Parts: sequence; structure tokens; C-alpha cells
Amino acid sequence: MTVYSGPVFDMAVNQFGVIANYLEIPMDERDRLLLPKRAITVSCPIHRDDGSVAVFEGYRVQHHLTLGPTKGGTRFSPSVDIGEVAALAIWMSWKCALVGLPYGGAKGGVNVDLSTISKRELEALSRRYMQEMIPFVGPHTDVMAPDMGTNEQVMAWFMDTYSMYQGQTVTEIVTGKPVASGGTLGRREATGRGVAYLAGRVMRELSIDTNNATAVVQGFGNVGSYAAFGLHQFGLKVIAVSDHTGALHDSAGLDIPALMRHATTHGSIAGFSSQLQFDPAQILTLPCDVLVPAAMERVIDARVAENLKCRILAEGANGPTTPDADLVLDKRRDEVFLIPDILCNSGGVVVSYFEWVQDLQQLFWEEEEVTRREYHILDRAFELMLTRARTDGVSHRTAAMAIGVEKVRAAKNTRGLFP
Ligand SMILES: NC(=O)C1=CN([C@@H]2O[C@H](COP(=O)(O)OP(=O)(O)OC[C@H]3O[C@@H](n4cnc5c(N)ncnc54)[C@H](O)[C@@H]3O)[C@@H](O)[C@H]2O)C=CC1
Ligand SMILES: O=C(O)CCC(=O)C(=O)O
Repeated sequence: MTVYSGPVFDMAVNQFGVIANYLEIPMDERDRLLLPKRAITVSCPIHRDDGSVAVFEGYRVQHHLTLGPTKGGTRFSPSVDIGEVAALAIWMSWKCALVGLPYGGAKGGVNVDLSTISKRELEALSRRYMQEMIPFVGPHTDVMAPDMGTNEQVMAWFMDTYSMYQGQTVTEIVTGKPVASGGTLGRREATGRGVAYLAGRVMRELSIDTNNATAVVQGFGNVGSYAAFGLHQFGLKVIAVSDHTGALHDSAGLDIPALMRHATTHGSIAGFSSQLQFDPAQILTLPCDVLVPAAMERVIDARVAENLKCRILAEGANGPTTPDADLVLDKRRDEVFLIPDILCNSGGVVVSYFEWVQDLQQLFWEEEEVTRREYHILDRAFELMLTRARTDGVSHRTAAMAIGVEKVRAAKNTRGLFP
């Protein structure tokens, strides 16, 4: 029995089962690897602007602490529950291990619809959530970062709240902070930049000419917008993007820098152009060279997978592809080159690690160094994944996850029975 449930958690369990079977992990070792070490649920009361009190439920799941502190983002969304957060924490563990970071996985979140709260209420909620988490987090215990619905400003409020309770500034308690408050250059861009970099690398492998290539991006927040920008810089035409307000399509290629400016000012792509509007339900199945889902989980099910018309599926989001869809993609391996989420979006946590290291050392790097080191780590993990997939004849997702699971397993087994 476990407190975790829901479709996203089921997905993480299902994926782990595939990996555990492939690695022939004994049954009595599996729960120890899969089930989170700790889960924290907190109530976050705040004063609304009208003087009333509202209580929001918050969570943090720390998957394992075997390799160091736990690490992972904090999500503010109405979808958040303990099962979703647990799944995301488990994926963080395989991701950090795959790219070789000294972390276990964690994730947190608050169940809140951001369209219903003001900026002052958001600050109160962010501060209260961190305040409730203070006994359970720390620079060497669990280090938060942004995820869907949170950003640099929220990280600055988290850091400030934690620091006020410590009586000193503790920048290393969160990553993804503003550069002005101890953040690193290159973190804002890191996830999307990494997605674009890996897609570019695969285009070279497949001899796709970037200047004649097209891309489609679902989600135009932190990950989607910088992925689109990176692909645009490589010379691709980004022919469609979507967000929670709708979709835009232009076969001549959208003006991504202008769209980014618009989204930064207005909070979404809505109002950018009335002529370019498009049905968001069609976006994932548009013909293109690179498809980047960069919004939510489970958007690519078996039916969508059958109908994908991309050459490269670069998973910017966590968990965009269901296990049923993976079975379809397995059969379509020669048509669709999958860059699985735990590799594709790992540039974010890689640069978060750099931010943590810089904060601990109080020694800050140039952006060029941050990006060069990010790409080096992505290249190394990509090669590990590809070699494993080719040697064992398994899918890219299975190869990537197996490398992550093996590393966590080896650390647990060498440390002793139950670290
Ligand atoms: N921020 C980061 O560094 C990292 C984020 N991720 C993952 O990337 C994904 C996106 O995260 P962020 O960009 O940080 O979030 P964000 O909050 O900055 O942006 C989310 C975007 O998704 C859009 N969206 C929401 N519902 C949608 C729908 N039904 N259809 C189309 N678009 C929709 C929103 O409008 C927004 O543009 C999530 O799965 C997150 O877990 C993964 C690694 C790191
Ligand atoms: O930057 C981080 O620490 C974590 C980012 C994240 O939440 C993710 O990779 O899913």
C-alpha cells in the first residue's frame, strides 16, 4: 500500500517496471529503489486581498538521499497532488543520476490556480510554503528550483524566507534565482537551450539541414520559449507554438524573438496575432522535423504517437509520453528519434547544480563557461544513452532510465542495505 496514486504516478511505476525487468532487478529490491524516502504535506494559509483566509495544500517529495541532497523544482498548478509530485521526484532521481550529479530527486508543489490569485497573494503563498518546508530542506538536504508555474521571483521569495529564519543569507538553498540574488548566468535559458542543443546534435546525426528544417513547440513558458529560441537561432523555422491560451501557426516561420517579448509582457501568446491562430489540438501531429512538447505530462498517448509526423521528438516537458505511446514509438524507432525527457530537459538541473556549486564557493562563472559545461555534460549523457540503446537494442528511454536506475542502485548497494 502507498499514499501515492494517480495517472502520473502510475506512469512512473510502469516505466520503472520496464526498466527493472530489463535490468533483472530482484523483486524484493524494487520497492526500495522506487518508493520515495519522504513525503511532506503542508497547509499554507494566506490572507486574500479581500481580508479573507484561504488555505492551499503544498507537497514536497524527496525520493532518495543516497548520493547527496535531493534536488528538484516546485510546481504551482491546479493539477498538483502528492502522486504527481512523487512521480516527478522519481524522474528527477533517474535524471540526476543519468547526467552524473551528486543528488537524489525531489519535487514539490502547491495546488493552486495562478489565474485566481494576485501578485501579493502569490508572494504570501510562496513565502508560507517555504516557511512550512524549513524543517525539511537545507543546502545539504534538499535544494528547490523552479518548475511549471514558478519562476525566478518565486525562488527569490523562497531564498529570502529561508534566509530570514537562519539570520543570514543562504543563497544555496534554492537554484533558479535571479542573478541579482545569487543566481547563475545561464540558468533561465538552460533547460530550453539544452533541448535545442540536443535536437541540433540529433539533426547532425540524421543529416537534417537545419536551414531547411521546421520545429513545433507545445508550451511557451520557460522551457518552450527558450527551446524555440535556440532552434530559431540554429536556423530552423518554428512553424507552430501553443500555450494554455491557444496556438499560432505560420508556415513561413514565427518571429520567435518578437513572440518571446510579447509573452514576457502579456504572460502568454494570446493577442500576438489574430491571423496566425491555429487549433491547439492539432499541434502535436503537425509535420515537422523537431517536435518539442514543453508543457504537461501525458499529452502523447498511443493515438497521438501513431500520428506523430516529426523526425525528432525532443521531450522538454517531464513525462509527456505515456507508456502506451512508448510501445508505439518503439515500433516507430526508425521514423521518430526520441530524446527522452530525463536527458532532453536535464540542462536545467545541470545548470542548477552549477548555481549551487557557485553559491557554496561564492565564486561566479561567466555565462560562456556555464553553457560550455552544460553542453559537455549533455553530450556525455547522450553518448552513454545512444551506446547503450544500440548495444542492447532497447529504446532510448529504456537506455537512459536504465543508466540512471543502475547508478542509484549501485550507490544504495555499496552503502549498505537501507541508506
Ligand atoms: N523550468 C525548468 O527548468 C524545467 C521544466 N521542466 C518541465 O518542462 C515543462 C514546462 O515547464 P516550464 O516551462 O518551467 O513551465 P512554465 O510555467 O514556465 O510554462 C508552462 C507552459 O505550458 C503552457 N501550457 C499549460 N497548459 C497548456 C496546454 N494545455 N497546452 C499547451 N500549453 C500549455 C503554459 O501556458 C506555459 O506556456 C514541465 O513539464 C516541467 O516539469 C523540466 C525540466 C526543467
Ligand atoms: O533545476 C532543478 O533543480 C530542477 C529542475 C526540474 O525540476 C526538472 O528538471 O524537472
